[in-house]
This record gives sequence, C-alpha cells and structure tokens, in this order.
Amino acid sequence: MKPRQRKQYFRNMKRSDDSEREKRRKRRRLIQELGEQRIPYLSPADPGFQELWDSSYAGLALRQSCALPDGLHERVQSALITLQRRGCLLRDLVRIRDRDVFTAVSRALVGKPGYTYRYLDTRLFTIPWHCEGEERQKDEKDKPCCDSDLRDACKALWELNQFFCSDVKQQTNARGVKRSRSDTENSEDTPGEGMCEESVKDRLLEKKQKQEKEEEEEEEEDSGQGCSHSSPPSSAPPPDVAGLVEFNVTLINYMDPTAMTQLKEEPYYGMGKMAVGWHHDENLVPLSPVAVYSYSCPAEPKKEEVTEKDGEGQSKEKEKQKETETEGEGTSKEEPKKEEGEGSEKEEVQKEKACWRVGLKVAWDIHTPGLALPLQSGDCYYMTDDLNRTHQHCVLAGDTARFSSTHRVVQCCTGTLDYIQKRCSEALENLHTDPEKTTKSLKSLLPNTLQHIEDIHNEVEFEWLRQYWFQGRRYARFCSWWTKPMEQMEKDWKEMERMTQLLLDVVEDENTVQENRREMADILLNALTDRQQHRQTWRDSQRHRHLTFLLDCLQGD
Ligand SMILES: O=C(O)CCC(=O)C(=O)O
Ligand SMILES: [Fe+2]
Repeated sequence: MKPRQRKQYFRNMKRSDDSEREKRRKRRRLIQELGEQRIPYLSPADPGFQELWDSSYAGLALRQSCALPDGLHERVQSALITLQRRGCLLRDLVRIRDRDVFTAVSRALVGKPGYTYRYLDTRLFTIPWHCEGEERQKDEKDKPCCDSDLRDACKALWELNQFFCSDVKQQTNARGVKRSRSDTENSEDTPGEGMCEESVKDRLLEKKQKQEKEEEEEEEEDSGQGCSHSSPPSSAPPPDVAGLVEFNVTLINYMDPTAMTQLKEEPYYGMGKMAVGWHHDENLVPLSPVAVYSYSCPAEPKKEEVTEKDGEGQSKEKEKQKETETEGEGTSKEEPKKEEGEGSEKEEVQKEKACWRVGLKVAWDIHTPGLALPLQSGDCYYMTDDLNRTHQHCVLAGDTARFSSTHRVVQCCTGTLDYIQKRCSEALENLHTDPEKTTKSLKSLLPNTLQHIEDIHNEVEFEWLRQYWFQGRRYARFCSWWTKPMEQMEKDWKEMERMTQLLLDVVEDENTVQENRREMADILLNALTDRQQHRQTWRDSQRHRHLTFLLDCLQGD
C-alpha cells in the first residue's frame, strides 16, 4: 500500500471504529433513557395496529400462506427438512462488535452457482440451486455436484425464488398504483375518505418527524456496502423496482427453541425471546426487497447422523450456548411489563408469544411503537422500498421449531467466483516463467502493479481461502461444487506467495537501483505487515473455534 493509500485505509478504519463507537454510545444512551420502562409495541389484536403499520411500516407486506400454490408449500417444506436432515444447516461463527460468537440459528446459503454472501465478517458459499433449463457444465454432466435428493431440494427453493420474483414485482406495482392514487386523492391536504382532519395532521406531523429522523440516520447507518453503490436518499423517486427484484440467493435459517437454553430477551419493547437480534440485512443491493418464507414445524425433523467430525462444533444442537448470541443488539434483561398483565390478558400475551413473529422497529427511535407480526406456518412477508435501511428487524421465537427461507438480492460485484478468478488471472499475469530454465521472474516492477498484486493476494487469502476453509468447506461432504475451483484458487495463491518472495529477492538484491529499491521495500513491508496482522486475527478465531468445540464436547458428556 502506498503511504497515501495506507493513510486513507487507516482513516477509513478509524472512521468505521468511530461510527461503531458512536453507535455503541447511542445504544447505551437509548437503554439508559429507557431505564426500566419499555417502548410500546403493537400486535394485530391491539387497537391502532393497522394504522401504525400503514404509517410507519409501509414497506412491510404480509403474504398469507394461501397466496402460494399448494404444491409449492409441500415441495419447499420437504426441501427444508431435507437440508436439515442432511446436516446442511450449521451455526455460523460470526463477528459481532469485535467478538466471535455462534449464531443461535443454523444456516445454509442456497443460490446462484458461484455466488457468495458476506454477513458479519463471514462469507457463506452457495449450495447451487439448479434451475429448469439450466445449462450444465461439461464436467458437471458427468458428475453432478449434489445427489438427487439435495438437487431436488435446491430446485424447490429456486421455484420458491421464482414465485417471489414475480409476486414481489406484482405486489410492489399494485401498491405503487394504490399509493399514487391516494396521493392524488389527498392532494392539497384535504382529508381523504374516512379520515378526520385531526388524523391527517397527525400523519403530516409524523411524516415530518420521520423525514427528520431519516436525515439524521443518513449519517448514522453504515454506508459501506463494499461496492461503489450507495443508497440514494429516501426522497429520491422510487427506482424501477422490476430490475431490483432478481433474488440471487436465499439464506435458510432453522432453530428449535426447545433445544436452546439461553435465548435473549428483546430488550427495548419486551417482545419476548429473540432467535435473531435486531439488525439490518447487510450487503444487499440498495432498495432491493427481501422476501421471507416461514415454516413452523411441530417437531424437530430427525437428523441423519453426521459422521464426519470436521471441527465445526455443529453436531450438537443442544448447545450449552456459552458463546451463543442472537446477532444484532440484545441484552439478557428480565421479561418486562407485558407479561405482568392479569388473567386473560396474560393468557393472550402467552398465546401470542407461542407463535413465531417478526419484530420491526424504526432505527434509532424510541418514540414510534414497534410492530410484532405473527407468522403462521407457510406465511411469507416482504420487506420492500427502503424498509431495511430505515428500520431494523428481529425474529421472535415461538414454541416450535421453525425454518425460514430469506430471499435476497445480494451485492455481488466482489462476491462471485467469476470475479475472484479474474482477479487471480490479473495478478498471475505478472509472473513470467522462463520456458527453458523453468525459473520464474516478475514481469513488471512498477509500484502500482506490485501494489495491485499484493492487494489481490490479500483478497484471495482473507476473503476467499480462509473464509472457505473456515465456513465453506463444511458443505464439501454433500456438495462438491466449490471443491475444484477452491483447489485451483489455492494453487494461484501459492504462486502469489512465490511472487512476494521474488519481490523480496529483488529488494534484497544490491544491484537493484537504490531509489526503486526503497519504494519496493515500502510496498512489501506494508503488505507483509497487513498480512501478518490479518493472519493473527484469523489464528485467534481458529483457536477460539477449537476451544468452543472442545468445551461443547466436555459439557456434552
Ligand atoms: O427468519 C426470518 O423471518 C428472518 C431472518 C432474518 O432476519 C435474517 O436471516 O436476516
Ligand atoms: Fe434479516
């Protein structure tokens, strides 16, 4: 890294540290301000629920199970059970506020072949879905990457994906038409049909407050998506949604609450136990929707014995949960007020909490009530417009085991196999092999070229190889799609290690021109220092993972 780039790099790191610190401060202030109180939240039985939904959660849409064709439910549910039975769903070791923690839910990524999804510093690799009419690669024809059971399962999820692509488009268009019609009806601030003047004023005030809040948040929320796109301000006209609704992956979640001993209480509203803490979905194309299928099943599907002990620490579902955390925010506070109600009210609350729910809140806001939406088995919900940016969501555990399939349009500019393979070729272009002596040398010693290569070297090692060995390899026992490409990538990486060594030789060579030598040494030193630091972080994570695994084994005995 050039000194200038390096400065920029550290400035960015500092900025992200600062914003992390700022967020922590805000979170603390929020919790302090709240004290023992809880912010109200509304469920369907509460008066004003629909109004709150319309005014503050308009980007959320529920699609009840009857909206999907019967056959699809069956295929999708049996696909989810297959994934679970085959041991494809695993708890991820993710990084939250500088700590390594296991997610409470078990997950798998299914999606376009060669795609990955990065969340909480973890890169997941897709189990490819095989779509109708898909052209098979030549070698794949001879030897499919998954057995037919798994293939069918992934295909069912692809079918669900197709349904979501068209349904979300339709729903969004329909809502757009409705919205623009009601805009005309309500122009000049005249009260709309069935709406009293007072409530229009309330809404306008609310709208204004919301706008102010959004402006404030603009600065707060993470803008870094890893790519050059950034969310347009919310006042921008809605983009052509059709182009955004091309879900390319689904992240499957599974959790059986009876196997979890220490789920965290939702801390701000007292909504109940959380399976997934408050969060925004990361690394999505700005303004793209998310579509979720929810399947609660009465009993834990029987799992096939996983024989291969691969050090993932995943075979024990009855975790002691020492290291488990529901991602996002959350503290282990006592169950708050709502439960203190008496008689039937209490029963009502308990009944409500038996059901799985999705919770929503406006980000950094303690004035707008939260929303808890119960999900019956087979129900779907959509998060559209900029709901994911302006709001956070969490998942509230019900009594039964539950799967969800969460379809997303992930940012893929730096996340596909194609992309990283191209980067590898770019780097290796600088390696010259003398055909006779079979010695190798560097073609160009230009600082920019050397820097570029060292950057790729780091990207391949930390964003792909180590992530794969850490997370992706776990799929290898039932899906071979990534095996060969990753072996090739490792070979490429070894060549890059060789190139670094060659550069070191040039720098150490007394015959190299002094001026160039210094510049090259600088690049090399910076690259090696960064690499060293990164490698140490990975080693620590690895050690942590092994220790957690060993602890689980000991406690399980
Ligand atoms: O399970 C759900 O309903 C949503 C899960 C979720 O928010 C996520 O995986 O990001
Ligand atoms: Fe989410």
